[in-house]
Amino acid sequence: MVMRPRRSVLYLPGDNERALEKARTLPADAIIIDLEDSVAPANKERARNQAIAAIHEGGFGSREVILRVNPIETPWGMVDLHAAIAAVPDAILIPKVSNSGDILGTAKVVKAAEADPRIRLWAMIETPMGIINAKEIAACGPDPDNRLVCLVLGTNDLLKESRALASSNRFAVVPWLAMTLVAARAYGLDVIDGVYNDFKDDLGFRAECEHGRTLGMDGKTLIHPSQVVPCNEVFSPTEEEIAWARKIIRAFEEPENARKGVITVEGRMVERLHLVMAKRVAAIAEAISARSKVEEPWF
Ligand SMILES: CC(C)(COP(=O)(O)OP(=O)(O)OC[C@H]1O[C@@H](n2cnc3c(N)ncnc32)[C@H](O)[C@@H]1OP(=O)(O)O)[C@@H](O)C(=O)NCCC(=O)NCCSC(=O)C[C@H](O)C(=O)O
Ligand SMILES: [Mg+2]
Repeated sequence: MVMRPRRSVLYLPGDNERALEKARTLPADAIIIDLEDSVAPANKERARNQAIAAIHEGGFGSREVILRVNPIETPWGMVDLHAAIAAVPDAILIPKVSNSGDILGTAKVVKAAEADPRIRLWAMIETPMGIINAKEIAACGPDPDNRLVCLVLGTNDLLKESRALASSNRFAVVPWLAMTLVAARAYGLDVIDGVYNDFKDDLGFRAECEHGRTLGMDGKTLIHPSQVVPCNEVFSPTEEEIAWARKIIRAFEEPENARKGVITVEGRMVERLHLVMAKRVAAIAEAISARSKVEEPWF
């Protein structure tokens, strides 16, 4: 099983040259170069040109590089999309996806442009309609023509649109996170939690990472370099989890357990569904460790 860790996914504004440079040195699993809400209208064109130049230049190592375009219906959306297709990032992130038509429409443009087959689509779930339609959006995933592999929560926009209040226990946000998460999992997609705006509040940030991990998120979107390392820590399997996973794998490899559906490991009932979970933990731990040992010593 080959895993792609998506623990830390760092946004940076496409018109911020220094941030683009710095992103090449940060231990984030992925970066999202933003052309949408963090870029003022007057800077949209400059941001696009700068982002495209940075993708062509490369130097991002094993980090996934994602370009967030403006919504298609804006004056910049279609130009962004064609520029993204030509630049071949790992993925194009579509903001404010409200229904499956938003994915199918984008996939149609991507197909008509005969885009590089490596380009994937990611979708932002950040409107009330996006939450209501999370299932039909995620259902676009299994068709390879749609290229959809990941959903990203936009909790700032959701709070804005719903008029709910942000709170440390994320009382208002949890149902949206859970609905998006089950929709993503039902169709085999990854799902990434929203951002934590108060980037100087280390404790609050860590607590929110732990909250997201408990809900089942694959990782968290970030806005500042200081958030990358703690986020990687929280979303990595712990030594204890890895050791337990390996015990389960070894136990099922014993000849006497080959035909058993359920066994006991250290006094606990373990079924084959736990073996599937254990293999996933082991695979993600291996992917993280391979990254830190071989490819990029800063991970
Ligand atoms: C939030 C910031 C505006 C803060 O910027 P600043 O005050 O410049 O931060 P620092 O001085 O502490 O920065 C220290 C150094 O780190 C670099 N830096 C800062 N941010 C980033 C970054 N995101 N990526 C890479 N590098 C970064 C600075 O250049 C400094 O470098 P150095 O010169 O070496 O000291 C800023 O952090 C920022 O712009 N963050 C990203 C904002 C963004 O992209 N927002 C869009 C996504 S959020 C969203 O919309 C989610 C969703 O859609 C929703 O609805 O919820
Ligand atoms: Mg948003």
